[in-house]
Amino acid sequence: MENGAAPTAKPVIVAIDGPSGTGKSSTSKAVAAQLGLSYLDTGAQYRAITWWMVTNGIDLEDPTAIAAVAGKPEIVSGTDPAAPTITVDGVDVSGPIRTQEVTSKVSAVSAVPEVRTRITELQRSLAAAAEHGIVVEGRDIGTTVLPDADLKIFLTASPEARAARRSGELKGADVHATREALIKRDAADSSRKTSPLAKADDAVEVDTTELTLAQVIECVVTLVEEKRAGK
Ligand SMILES: Nc1ncnc2c1ncn2[C@@H]1O[C@H](COP(=O)(O)OP(=O)(O)O)[C@@H](O)[C@H]1O
Ligand SMILES: Nc1ccn([C@@H]2O[C@H](COP(=O)(O)OP(=O)(O)O)[C@@H](O)[C@H]2O)c(=O)n1
Repeated sequence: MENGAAPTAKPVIVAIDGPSGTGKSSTSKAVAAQLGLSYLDTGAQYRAITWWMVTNGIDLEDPTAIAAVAGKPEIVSGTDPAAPTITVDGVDVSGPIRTQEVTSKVSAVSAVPEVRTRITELQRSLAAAAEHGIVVEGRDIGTTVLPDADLKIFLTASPEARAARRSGELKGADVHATREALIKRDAADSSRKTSPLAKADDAVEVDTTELTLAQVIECVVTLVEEKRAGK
């Protein structure tokens, strides 16, 4: 190699999908940080468009009303895994998109095809722009958004483990109610017509129920390194 320059690795695209509370965000952020890749939380984008619809009084029972305004809000995601950001029309919405209200309404908004087309375009352009590659997490990344990803992971965990993790985050939340809400959202996300939550045929499934977060991160980092080494 000339001048001792480091070899330039081809950008690597990693898709991580799975239901809520399986560890997608924590794992993806850590893997991206460890490997010097960008990071995209696609759930945050669907939450952001939902927040905008709620704030603007759109009737979320009416898919036609949602479709009519799907192109209006400008959603911008910052892809640094150390400090991911999300804005809508220039407003930082990283806090407001995590409210109970947005969480309970996001599945209805994300089921609308016009919303998905819009957000999928954003996701593909962010992935294409990532200089060293990107870890993208969501529900349909391996199946629809980036079907040619270099590595696809599908994370799972028992509903009990997922509810315990989520209610640990939401201080004081009842585990039973959290479990019911998770199951309801997964069912809506898995049964919608357009681009449902699904494991791609070529995804590696990792059941995280009995694994620590550190073990899941190590497992995914190893899989990415093996891919890069052409194994
Ligand atoms: N393997 C694991 N064991 C224990 N807790 C975990 C594990 N993976 C993630 N968590 C925790 O569970 C919560 C939900 O994880 P998160 O990454 O947000 O899941 P998702 O993005 O799939 O909804 C977080 O508080 C996270 O720290
Ligand atoms: N690629 C994606 C990502 C999220 N979503 C939607 O966005 C919602 C919120 O995603 P999220 O990843 O923030 O959810 P949590 O698992 O973090 O609670 C999901 O319940 C889906 O309705 C989607 O439809 N497609």
